[in-house]
Amino acid sequence: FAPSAFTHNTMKAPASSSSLNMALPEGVTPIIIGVAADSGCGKSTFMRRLTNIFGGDVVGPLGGGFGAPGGWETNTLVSDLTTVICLDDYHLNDRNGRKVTGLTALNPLENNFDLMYEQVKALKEGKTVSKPIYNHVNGTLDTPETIEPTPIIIFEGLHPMHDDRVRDLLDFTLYLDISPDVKLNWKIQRDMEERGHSLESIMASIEARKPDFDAYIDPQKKLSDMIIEVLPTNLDKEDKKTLRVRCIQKEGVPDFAPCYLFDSGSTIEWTPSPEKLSSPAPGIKLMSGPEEYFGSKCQVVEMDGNFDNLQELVYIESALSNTKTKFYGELTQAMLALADAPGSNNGTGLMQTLAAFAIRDLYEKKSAQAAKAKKESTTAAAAA
Ligand SMILES: Nc1ncnc2c1ncn2[C@@H]1O[C@H](COP(=O)(O)OP(=O)(O)OP(=O)(O)O)[C@@H](O)[C@H]1O
Ligand SMILES: O=C(CO)[C@H](O)[C@H](O)COP(=O)(O)O
Repeated sequence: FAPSAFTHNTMKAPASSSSLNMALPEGVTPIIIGVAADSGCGKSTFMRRLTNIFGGDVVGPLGGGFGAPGGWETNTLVSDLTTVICLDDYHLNDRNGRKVTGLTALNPLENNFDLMYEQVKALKEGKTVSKPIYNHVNGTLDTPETIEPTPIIIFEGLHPMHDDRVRDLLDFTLYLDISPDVKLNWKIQRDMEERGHSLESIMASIEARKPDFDAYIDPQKKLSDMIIEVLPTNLDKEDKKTLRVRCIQKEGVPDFAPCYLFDSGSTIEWTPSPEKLSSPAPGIKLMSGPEEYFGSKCQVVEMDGNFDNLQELVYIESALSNTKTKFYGELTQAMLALADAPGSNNGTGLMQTLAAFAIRDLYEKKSAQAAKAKKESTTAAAAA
């Protein structure tokens, strides 16, 4: 799991660039997924996990990224079935421009929703677009890159559900709801170790952004079809590292059936047998059941704690229903293939993998519906 393959780069995109991903197959309408979260909440990690599950061997930055022949700075991650587009690329101003306006990038006024809507709509119609690039290394808006539609297109970032026009184009929406304590741990881990920032600057950045986060980013979770909550563990109040992860799945979303433990409709708390699933202190506990989330009926699956041996996850998988896997053990196999990715020993990796299978299932259902409709219209035309 080579993070270096996905780090931000400094070269500029040529005006028209060849893309790594396959063109859209004839007659296939892309499904459009929205993933919302604040900075430092694990979106890129989630997208790498997701595209690796879909993407076969071809997973990487568009055009090969920095260092590849003709590679350039890009936030776009592609595989042979998916394109992941970072919504930071629709920032209206660059970093210096925001110093003039005094607004944070979380403020909708600093984002070009007209262009976002125009390009999401064009891609959903199977058209190619020339998308701007926001360069996180030097804070500039770089030469646009050519984006070709693929069967699955994921828009991840701060505001996928903010603009009604864009939201209406999304076939499925997710929100990564990371608790403040966990978000701070992750930002410290990344921004100090990987980006050399000071603790004071990280704390100041989170504080400065909080009013806009509360006003514009966080409210999107109420609009989402699936919310992955990442919280400190309930198993030991002194433990600040172990995570409790909840996958909140809305009922009634077209072509999406929530997954659950054991049987539908039950509320279950389960401490797996330590003989079958070894876990370090403070242990591990799962939960499943119906809940209400801001007035919507939902099904929740929760894992609190870590597991030691990823191979043993098949024991948990055997108790899950509606995972949308194609064979018993596929979920565990998908996580084993990314064993070095962050979250591979706790509920974050598990819930993100469940989300990936839900998206694949949605794509397959919508593709089958489109093929059936095309066949019926062809038959009707022939009969006329
Ligand atoms: N499930 C996880 N468990 C532990 N650490 C994680 C997890 N997911 C992400 N991280 C860590 O949190 C930090 C931020 O993750 P990532 O870069 O994926 O977030 P992001 O939302 O894409 O950030 P940004 O929007 O700022 O680019 C990284 O150091 C990453 O390794
Ligand atoms: O929220 C963010 C990423 O999701 C960034 O802060 C935003 O895109 C502005 O980038 P930078 O801080 O590098 O100028």
